[in-house]
Amino acid sequence: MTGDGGASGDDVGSGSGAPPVVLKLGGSLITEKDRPETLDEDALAAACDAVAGALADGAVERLVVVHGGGSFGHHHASEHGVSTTAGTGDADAVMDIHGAMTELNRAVLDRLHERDVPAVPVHPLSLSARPEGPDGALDLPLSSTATLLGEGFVPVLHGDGVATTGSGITVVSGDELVVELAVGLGARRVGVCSTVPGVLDGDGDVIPSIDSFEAVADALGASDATDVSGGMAAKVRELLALDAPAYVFGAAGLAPFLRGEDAGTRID
Ligand SMILES: Nc1ncnc2c1ncn2[C@@H]1O[C@H](COP(=O)(O)OP(=O)(O)OP(=O)(O)O)[C@@H](O)[C@H]1O
Ligand SMILES: C=C(C)CCOP(=O)(O)O
Repeated sequence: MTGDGGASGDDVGSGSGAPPVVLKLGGSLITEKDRPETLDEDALAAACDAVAGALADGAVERLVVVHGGGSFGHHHASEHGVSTTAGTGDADAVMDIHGAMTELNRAVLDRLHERDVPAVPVHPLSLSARPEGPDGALDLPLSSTATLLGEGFVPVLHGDGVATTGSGITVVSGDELVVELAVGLGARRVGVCSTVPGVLDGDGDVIPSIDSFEAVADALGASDATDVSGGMAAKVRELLALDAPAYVFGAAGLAPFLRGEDAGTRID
């Protein structure tokens, strides 16, 4: 399923060329989520192989990558009592959370560079804000990401801290960033690659497609591991807000998704 139309919203475009694909590499995929600051090297390498292959053979022309926090961001955020709604005014706490995320970002960039992917970092802490407080909308200026795309780079964003009026710094999840990017850049397709093969029903089977939160709410939970941003329930809620088709899939679904095929659970 390709070319299913872009998302609506304050579309800043992505320079000249095809609408981008937005891909999130879940923190639970690329790290060992139960062991603080530990990469899952094999899973990260396999994901980077799939990304490099899709760019090299032209299956994907323009790509924005977002990665989650896994055992880097969530561990530190949880220790400091910081979440998407609870903030901190302590600069040391911010540096613990942001520092761990930039370390993970560097590891992702390194693995992509080893495969000749022209990946460059975009750090949300330096760009974005929640001007109306923790319950308000996220402001994520996209001109740097759009321009990087237009210049042939693969921008790599990540869950991070975000300046939040009245609360200091709260957490912005990679899932929120995916939605902002997809809407603002007019994404063609959105993929969220995690450890599960899709969104699972009460029997543990993959739900092929979801078009309403209520229909699946009973099956949706938080994450199995330390997670300050809401796990699968928050993910589905965010992705339902998109016009572009979104897919939740596991490692085995990544290459098919990048080839333009259906993978895991389709959310639209
Ligand atoms: N119905 C469900 N189907 C699939 N996974 C579910 C469901 N309910 C809860 N989960 C949990 O959601 C997790 C995936 O969400 P999680 O936020 O941990 O993934 P991630 O995005 O890869 O990680 P991160 O938030 O670190 O980026 C699964 O590992 C599982 O524990
Ligand atoms: C915990 C931090 C800093 C990032 C959370 O991003 P997510 O793993 O995509 O939810």
